[in-house]
Amino acid sequence: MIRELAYLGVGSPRYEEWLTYGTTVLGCALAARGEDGAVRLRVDDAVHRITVRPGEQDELLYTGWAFTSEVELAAYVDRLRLGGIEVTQGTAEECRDRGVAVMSWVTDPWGARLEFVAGQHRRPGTFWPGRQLSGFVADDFGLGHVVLIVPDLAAADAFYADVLGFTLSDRVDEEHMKVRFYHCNGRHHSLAVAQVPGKVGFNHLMLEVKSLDDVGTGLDLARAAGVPVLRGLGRHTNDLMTSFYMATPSSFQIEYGHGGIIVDDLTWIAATNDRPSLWGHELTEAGRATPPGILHDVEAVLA
Ligand SMILES: Cc1ccc(O)c(O)c1CC[C@@H]1C(=O)CC[C@]2(C)C(=O)CC[C@@H]12
Ligand SMILES: [Fe+2]
Repeated sequence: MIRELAYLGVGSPRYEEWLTYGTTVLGCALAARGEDGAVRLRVDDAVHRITVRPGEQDELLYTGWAFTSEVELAAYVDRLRLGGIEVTQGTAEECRDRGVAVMSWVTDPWGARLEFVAGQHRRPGTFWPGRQLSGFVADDFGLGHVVLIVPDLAAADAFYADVLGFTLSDRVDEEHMKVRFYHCNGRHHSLAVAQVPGKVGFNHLMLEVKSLDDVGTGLDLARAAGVPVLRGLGRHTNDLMTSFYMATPSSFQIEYGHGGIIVDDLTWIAATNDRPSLWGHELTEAGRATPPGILHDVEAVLA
């Protein structure tokens, strides 16, 4: 089974801004640049977990999902193929680029690429944050979480839960906001899908830091750097995380938070929440003026 969100790759014309944004605001460390000039960021001892490549437009290129071993990965790929899913093996060059031993990939019903990997490269004891920061909650919990925008929540659930095996954590079911949250380790969610009829996209990447002061400092630094804050500080109903949302140079958002709960499959029951937050997370003026991430029309994507 999938065990963690290992990495994320996006393309963006403003990729070089991540050199300063990624370090001085987010507190990530820089890794060696990619062969194409890509900016690569670290949040723990993994060689890199965020890659922002040069590109004509802001685009989600891939998410990487790690297994405990290549044996587990091979068994999973066999099962997907038996179920009629097309799975492509990654090339040696792709594996080198991603910093993994092995990789296979699929696309979701709307073309988002998911890479399944084992043997991510690590350099124990070498992570130092890019600014004063107590650190990221990552390692075996993975990079954080990603929230995808899908046109049809039921179809997304059929793919992500029934086919890929993500475990439902809970749902937010409101008239204007329908979201499903999934886990693959103790982190409350590593993936969520939010329904926006007619649209496909990538809303945010969540990074969890080790102290509430890191979140507050991040908020100060974002404001000082002129980074638009899109939703103010708040606390989520489901994972109890205290966080805020900010813009990035690349259209998607970063949720920057602390204090998310850890779920245990032996006792966890998937509930439905009728609101997203206990308090806060108020949309700012900048948030109202900003589209919710990298968005495409579903007709254009499937054409
Ligand atoms: C509700 C919730 C729980 C846990 C999270 O980590 C989390 O990001 C969210 C927020 C989901 C978020 C929202 O509340 C407003 C509408 C949003 C922005 C979307 O359009 C996609 C994600 C949605
Ligand atoms: Fe989130």
